[in-house]
Amino acid sequence: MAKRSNDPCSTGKFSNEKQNRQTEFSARRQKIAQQRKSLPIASVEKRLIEEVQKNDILIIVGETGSGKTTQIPQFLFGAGFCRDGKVIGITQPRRVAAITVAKRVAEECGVELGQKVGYSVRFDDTTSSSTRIKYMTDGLLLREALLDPYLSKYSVIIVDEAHERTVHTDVLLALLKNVQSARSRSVADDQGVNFGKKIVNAGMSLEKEYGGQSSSFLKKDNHEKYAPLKLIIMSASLDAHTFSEYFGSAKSVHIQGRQFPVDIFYTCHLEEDYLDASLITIFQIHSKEGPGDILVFLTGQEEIESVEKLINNRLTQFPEGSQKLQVVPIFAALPSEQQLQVFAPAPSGFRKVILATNIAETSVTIPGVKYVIDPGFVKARSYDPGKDMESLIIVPTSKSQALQRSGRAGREGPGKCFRLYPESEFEKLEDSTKPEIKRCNLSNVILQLKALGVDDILGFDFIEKPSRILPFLNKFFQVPTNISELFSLGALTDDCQLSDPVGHQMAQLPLDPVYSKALILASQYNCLEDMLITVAMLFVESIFYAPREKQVEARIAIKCFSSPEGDHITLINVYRASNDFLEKRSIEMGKAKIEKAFKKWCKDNFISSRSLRHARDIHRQISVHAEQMGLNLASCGDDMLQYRRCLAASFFLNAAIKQPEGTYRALASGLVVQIHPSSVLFRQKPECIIFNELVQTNSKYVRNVSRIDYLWLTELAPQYYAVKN
Ligand SMILES: Nc1ncnc2c1ncn2[C@@H]1O[C@H](COP(=O)(O)OP(=O)(O)OP(=O)(O)O)[C@@H](O)[C@H]1O
Repeated sequence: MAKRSNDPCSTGKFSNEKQNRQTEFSARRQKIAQQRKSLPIASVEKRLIEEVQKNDILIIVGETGSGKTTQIPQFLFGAGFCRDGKVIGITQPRRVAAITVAKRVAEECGVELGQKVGYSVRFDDTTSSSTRIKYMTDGLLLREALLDPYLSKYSVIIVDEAHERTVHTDVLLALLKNVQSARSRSVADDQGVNFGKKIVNAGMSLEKEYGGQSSSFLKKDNHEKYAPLKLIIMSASLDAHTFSEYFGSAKSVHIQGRQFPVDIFYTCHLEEDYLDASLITIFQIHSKEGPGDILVFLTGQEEIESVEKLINNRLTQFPEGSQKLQVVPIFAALPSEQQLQVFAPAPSGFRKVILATNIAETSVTIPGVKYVIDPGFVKARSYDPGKDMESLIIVPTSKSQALQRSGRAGREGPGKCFRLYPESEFEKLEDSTKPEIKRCNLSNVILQLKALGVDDILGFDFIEKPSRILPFLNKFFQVPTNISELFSLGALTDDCQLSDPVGHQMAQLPLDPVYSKALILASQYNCLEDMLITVAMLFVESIFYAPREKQVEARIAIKCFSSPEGDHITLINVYRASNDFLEKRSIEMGKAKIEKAFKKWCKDNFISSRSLRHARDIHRQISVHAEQMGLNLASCGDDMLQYRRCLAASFFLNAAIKQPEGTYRALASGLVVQIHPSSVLFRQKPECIIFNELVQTNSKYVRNVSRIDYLWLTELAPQYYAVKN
């Protein structure tokens, strides 16, 4: 009896709490059901299903917030498209969208994430054998195609936000077109996917994947596997005509209406400093407008962090309580769990200001956002094939991006969007963003296509031929010995096939080819642990953080980690020191305290705790991959000679030799470059270096630089330098 009365489960307090929770839960479910019913798309459910049933390819265009991403998969599920265990796949250009939309749809369906509804993004898969509605990144579906060329588990694939025209989306569209016709044909006449050769995944051939049979096994057996595939191409601001033509005059349907209006405001004049204008607008909204969170679109981590600081500085100048603003950043180089913090509600009485890059531009709904501030710029990839130089440049957004951004307001009620440029400027913007495939280095795409078994890349059915594919392919075919990156890295054989095992292994790693190759080599050089750290640290924007007013202190602090051999070992030193710190503290304190202490340690050492956390996260993820591939996870410890030789063997394409006047000549491109002032080798100027990044400001600078012996180049990369000499 005594035990019973002490049992919290039997107390009135507990049952009240439980009851309250249940009431809250059913109120939320009712609200969600109501919201779903009032979406513009709800009234056309039946028609949409009929169109999908009638057409193998359907193009759906609808306003932002009309309900395409969250509702259409649920409609299709209800209409029986997941019968026989089939899956509806929905691709998104960005992982944050795939994750948050999947969570929302799981909630709408009243199921646990990973059951009926799940998501799968690079290194994070919540799906299970019961998942029927699967959100994922377009890159992930491409990787799935390596293992299952017919994408046989899918009955419908929806390519969402196709207007973004990322490289992955463009490659995926061509691939899906091919898979769809192969699946239809396979039912009729037993033909296979028309890619050319047998498809092999990183040393693990399909024979293995499909139980000892070759891919031709797919052609003959089990027709159910190739039941026709439905394709839906979807966007708010899509050039439906281009897509329809590409898919042989495919049917397109337009969903009219949006749930809530968004008022658009323009400035009277062009703003000279859009960061300053953003800051003023944030405080204007905060003081003059009603409740609602603010979403500000900036171009990158640096801008976001500087605006974050400016807001916080300003808040400290005002009396406590009158300026209740909570600032939360979101950008790609932020660890996943920190990115997701923008979706949590602000503390009671606070207004949230979300400082975001374009990763919050499409598909996502950030609850509470009512105001959007759009300065009208974005950081975009740009590639100069002549100089083989890829850079990120800040450019004006397109009209369609501006519409997407304004669409982030008005998702839960009427909203407002403040464009920080005059209306006349809006009219001058390009209608849509130039496809990424026309402005990026194509080595990665070619590697992926090769891995998918595409022999004829020139003849590959891209929606728009990459304008630069010709120079790329000319490099391959006219001078196949040593110029192209993929040949030089040994990923392709002389007859343009993926090499075995290196090319296949490289295609399996979700990294740029040069970094994949570095990991594979490091496995042979017994320094993979160290190279994994290097690749993870190079992935994030900047590890060291030196405020303008504390440059001297920062330089002294950074010196503790500096290696005379260069930035790569310096980065490893930082990483190892953070390991030591965390290991020691985890014995002494709990999780929350460690986090606080870690932040302080970073601050004291002028390290960006965000970047370091992100690097640690990436390190964990790629280590899993390396382990699964059976690479040799050894560390060279303190003997860094082997590691530096591995750096030279990996990044030989980025080697440079000192010139008499102190500049460097990059050996591959012939460009004259200088060591960036942020490098630990800025003053030392060694004879021969390798670098990882070329940055163009007023001069050409190289960053992430290490000293090497130039004799290593001919010894370790004879395929390149022996011929060159
Ligand atoms: N995580 C969420 N929290 C609250 N409401 C949400 C959430 N996700 C979606 N919604 C609601 O569902 C509506 C439809 O969202 P959905 O993403 O399906 O629209 P969409 O037509 O695909 O828009 P977009 O083209 O902008 O992605 C939103 O406007 C919002 O009201």
